[in-house]
Amino acid sequence: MTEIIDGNAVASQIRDDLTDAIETLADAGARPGLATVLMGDDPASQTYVNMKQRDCEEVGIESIHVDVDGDAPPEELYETIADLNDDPEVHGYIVQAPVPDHVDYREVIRRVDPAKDVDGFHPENVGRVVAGDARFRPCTPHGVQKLLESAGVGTEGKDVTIVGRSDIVGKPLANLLIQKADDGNATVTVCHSRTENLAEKTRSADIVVAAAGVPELIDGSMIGEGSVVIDVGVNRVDADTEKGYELVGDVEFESANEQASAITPVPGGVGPMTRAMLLYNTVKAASMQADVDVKLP
Ligand SMILES: Nc1nc2c(c(=O)[nH]1)N[C@@H](CN(C=O)c1ccc(C(=O)N[C@@H](CCC(=O)O)C(=O)O)cc1)CN2
Repeated sequence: MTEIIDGNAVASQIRDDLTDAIETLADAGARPGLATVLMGDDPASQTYVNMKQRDCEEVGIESIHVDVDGDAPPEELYETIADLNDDPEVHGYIVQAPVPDHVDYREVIRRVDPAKDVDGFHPENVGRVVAGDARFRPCTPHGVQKLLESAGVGTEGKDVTIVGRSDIVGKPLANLLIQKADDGNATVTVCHSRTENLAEKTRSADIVVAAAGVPELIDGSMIGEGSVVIDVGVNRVDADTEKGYELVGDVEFESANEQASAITPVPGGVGPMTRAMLLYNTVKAASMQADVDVKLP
């Protein structure tokens, strides 16, 4: 029978496992603090930052939120970033993506203090991941690694096909999975919109990670029997529901489920893990800035 990998349960365990470290830091006068910055009014982004704030409250991390008008010039966002870089109570912060079209997200990220870059997007932190010396693993890729570990799925020597080459998921996950490490040592194929014979590359994989942002791109015919399927997609598609949409992954769940030995659902798979690993990075940032050793899960 196919195992459904429960991201909500694994994320909840990680939050529990972080509470000792948070108390230790608070006792040392360094209660971890996370800020979220949202420019514009993208509804999905609003949902995610609200959830991130709520997660902080649950575990005892201080949280602040800054809204920046979606029509404001980029300089207004840069000022917010400079303030957060200088604020000693903010150990980490994120600028929710996407930002409006007139703002260059790469320039935004370059302005974030790398020591507070709990998304792990700053070029210095990206370089450290590539070099095998990560300060902050980006949240979604790290969450995928934790989900595989929770399901007892090792990556050593496995063929992993990642569908999607984004800076947030595909590229950093590939870099993490090829590292000489217990949760790495995989042989990784990264597919994208120009890939030929995509189905061949997914079907031959031991582990398929779907992170293309295309609803139900991968169906059961593209999944090899017994493989593990991790669905990173969280797509809002119009539907006759109370909210006017439903959440759909990049994987067509029913048919993929018939083929896979283990699979993540949407919602309740990778999404909650992205948020849990953000808390993890915030605690790590506070521990490094306060120079207080803590045990991380
Ligand atoms: N600065 C960042 N921006 C974005 C990131 C990121 O890691 N850093 N990743 C994505 C969105 N994302 C994080 O912010 C994210 C996506 C999904 C979820 C989540 O909890 N999903 C739930 C369903 C939530 C819902 O009801 O809509 C689930 O899958 O169960 C959290 C965070 C892009 N931007």
